[in-house]
Amino acid sequence: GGSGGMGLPHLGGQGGNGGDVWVVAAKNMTLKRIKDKYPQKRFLGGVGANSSVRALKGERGEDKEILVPVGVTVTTEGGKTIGELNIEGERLMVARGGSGGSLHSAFEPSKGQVKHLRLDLKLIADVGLVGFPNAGKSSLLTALSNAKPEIANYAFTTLKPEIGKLMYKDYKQISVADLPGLIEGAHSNKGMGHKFLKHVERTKQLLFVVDVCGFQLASKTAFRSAFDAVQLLTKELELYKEKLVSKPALLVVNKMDLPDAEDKLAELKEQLQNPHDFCDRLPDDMIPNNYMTFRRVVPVSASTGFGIDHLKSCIRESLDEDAEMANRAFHKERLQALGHRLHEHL
Ligand SMILES: Nc1nc2c(ncn2[C@@H]2O[C@H](COP(=O)(O)OP(=O)(O)OP(=O)(O)O)[C@@H](O)[C@H]2O)c(=O)[nH]1
Ligand SMILES: [Mg+2]
Repeated sequence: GGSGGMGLPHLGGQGGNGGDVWVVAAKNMTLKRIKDKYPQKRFLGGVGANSSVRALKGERGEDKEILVPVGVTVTTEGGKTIGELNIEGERLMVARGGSGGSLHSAFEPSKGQVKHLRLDLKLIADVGLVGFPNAGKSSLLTALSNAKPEIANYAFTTLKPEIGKLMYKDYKQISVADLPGLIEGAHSNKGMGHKFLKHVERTKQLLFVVDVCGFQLASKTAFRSAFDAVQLLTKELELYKEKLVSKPALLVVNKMDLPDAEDKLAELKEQLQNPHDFCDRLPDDMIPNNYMTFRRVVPVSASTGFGIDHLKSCIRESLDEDAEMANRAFHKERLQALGHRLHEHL
């Protein structure tokens, strides 16, 4: 915590106030880095300084800053929101330093505030669309929701995340983020690179979107199949952060209105059964260590609307499934804690 203002012993007057504790949104911070950076875990408001007899004012204690990632919500232990930090450099005062000694306090300084805080990194959306440029992510979001993202027949139409809301008959809403197209080398910050992958981190689940006919990154590069697209996307996520690959995911196979789509879909499904046997067309360093497992493979056409309602239900089911699991885990923990306490009483 902030150190107390320097008092002037023997002289008197007003002691300086202790420093305050601030939470500050900073670039390049992650929740994980907070633990490394502040191993002490406790931040106290500074203690006020002693007073002195003459009307001299002690210096104010230095403020303390806890750096956190942009997008953090600060709450009390009880769950009351203290504030949100949404822009780099935004600051939130979380604990006041004590006030210095003065005539009113019989020259006794007071201690700084002690607060227990929770930091939660906000999700940008429940589901994030992941795919190469032109796979039809934005078209899909338009077909699924009320969002109106820009759609065009050129790569990198989408430059920043656009959130669409899926509405359900029982008023449940699910937010889906349309993200910029991923490219080979995104993990090393090519294209939209890290900016994009950072957003992927902040969704509960992933929706891989591939063009059933495959894709071509640029006119001079090889034409790749939908299966290759899945593996390359997986590899990019993996290279950025291994953990991303373990997020629950659905695979959307788009553009089912194109010729031969059914055959290509059948081929893709077969390849996904034994991915290892079909990775030989990929450069070695582009084969993922772990293959993505999809809860569902859903064929759709964003253009004609084919499969869109079904996809909407699949997304809902998948999220409900996780919510149910989290709920059960929470109750189990509560029951166990209760059991322990009972045990202590007996
Ligand atoms: N035939 C067909 N074309 C589609 C379908 N969905 C999208 N497209 C076309 O594919 C092109 C790319 O669509 P977008 O939705 O902009 O693709 P995106 O994945 O958002 O692309 P980026 O934002 O550049 O990453 C557009 O010309 C769409 O009209 C589909 O289901 N069938
Ligand atoms: Mg787009």
